[in-house]
Amino acid sequence: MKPEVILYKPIPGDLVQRLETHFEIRHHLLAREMPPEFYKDLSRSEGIIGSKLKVDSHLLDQAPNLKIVVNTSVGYDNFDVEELTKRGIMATNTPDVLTDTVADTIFGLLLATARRIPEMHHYVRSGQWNENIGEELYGVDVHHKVLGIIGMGRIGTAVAERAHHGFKMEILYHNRSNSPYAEESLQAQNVSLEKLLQESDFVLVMAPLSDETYKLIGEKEFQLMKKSAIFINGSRGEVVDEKALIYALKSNEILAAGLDVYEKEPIPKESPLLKVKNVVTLPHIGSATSETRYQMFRLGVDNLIKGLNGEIPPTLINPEVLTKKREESN
Ligand SMILES: NC(=O)C1=CN([C@@H]2O[C@H](COP(=O)(O)OP(=O)(O)OC[C@H]3O[C@@H](n4cnc5c(N)ncnc54)[C@H](OP(=O)(O)O)[C@@H]3O)[C@@H](O)[C@H]2O)C=CC1
Ligand SMILES: O=C(O)C(=O)CO
Repeated sequence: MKPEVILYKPIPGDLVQRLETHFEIRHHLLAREMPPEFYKDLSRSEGIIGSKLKVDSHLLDQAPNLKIVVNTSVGYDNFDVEELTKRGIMATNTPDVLTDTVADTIFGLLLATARRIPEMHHYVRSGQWNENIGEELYGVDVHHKVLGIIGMGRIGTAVAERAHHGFKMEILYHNRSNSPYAEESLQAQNVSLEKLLQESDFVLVMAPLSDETYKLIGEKEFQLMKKSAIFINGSRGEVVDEKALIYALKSNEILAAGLDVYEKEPIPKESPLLKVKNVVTLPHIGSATSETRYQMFRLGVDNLIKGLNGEIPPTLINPEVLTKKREESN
């Protein structure tokens, strides 16, 4: 009998076939409330693959045979890693394969917000372009400005490379640890959050969602930003207090915002954020190109196969699980 695994995200057919050579696949689709059949399958499954499913003690209590949970995303804020580790369950994500694609998206969003590209597109398409444009339609420059990055990790660094080499921008960053590469190669400076907010023309959030970063950017932080600042969120919606963002935009505390992520996704049609003029919105498409999504799914499948075949999954988040198992078997 092949081990049972749950696949709760549509992935390319050739990768499903690869999984089928190793496992009995139980197909489900992610929903706010997973149906009883999901929990029935979960009680027998050794692995789960997909993204965004909340994996906490409540779910794990119903998964006595689980050995590995596989995210097909780099972010893993949906996992209670401490609880998984305590229970000896491996957790994996998909770093690196999406870094450049996400950095391209973020830089595109930054440019689109500064130069008001979606608004100008609408202006032309709707037949409003009848004479030379006036200064009410001007944007602001990106080149030679100061970019502040909160979370100078893989993606933050790839954005900083584009900003430094392509746009001659000055880079400030805020991390808990230093990035020698960013400092030496991109002349980036690690500064306090306060200094970053006060001195940046563009503020980019790229830090993962955690207890520490939940609503990291709120009322006080928007007040510290320049009135001409453009705020970009590419990480997770919950890192920002959305109400405070709306207030900051409406009261001209900041100039504009470019968002790929939201407190609630998909963002509700009636969200007040969609009524604010100076916001550019994307539907969480940071990594959404055919090539990159394929690589993310492929890496997820590799993690699942290796993890359940007694090998080390290539991108294991909690290697302590294996160390503990080795110690127990000695
Ligand atoms: N919009 C989209 O489609 C996508 C969004 N993402 C989001 O981007 C995030 C980052 O991905 P990636 O760059 O690969 O991850 P990394 O782990 O490489 O980078 C995260 C960075 O954030 C820093 N960080 C963590 N906690 C804090 C904190 N409390 N304060 C300040 N900095 C902090 C870390 O540095 P240090 O530990 O030194 O503090 C690290 O440099 C993902 O977790 C995900 O949420 C990712 C892909 C696509
Ligand atoms: O990988 C992630 O964390 C995403 O948000 C989707 O690419």
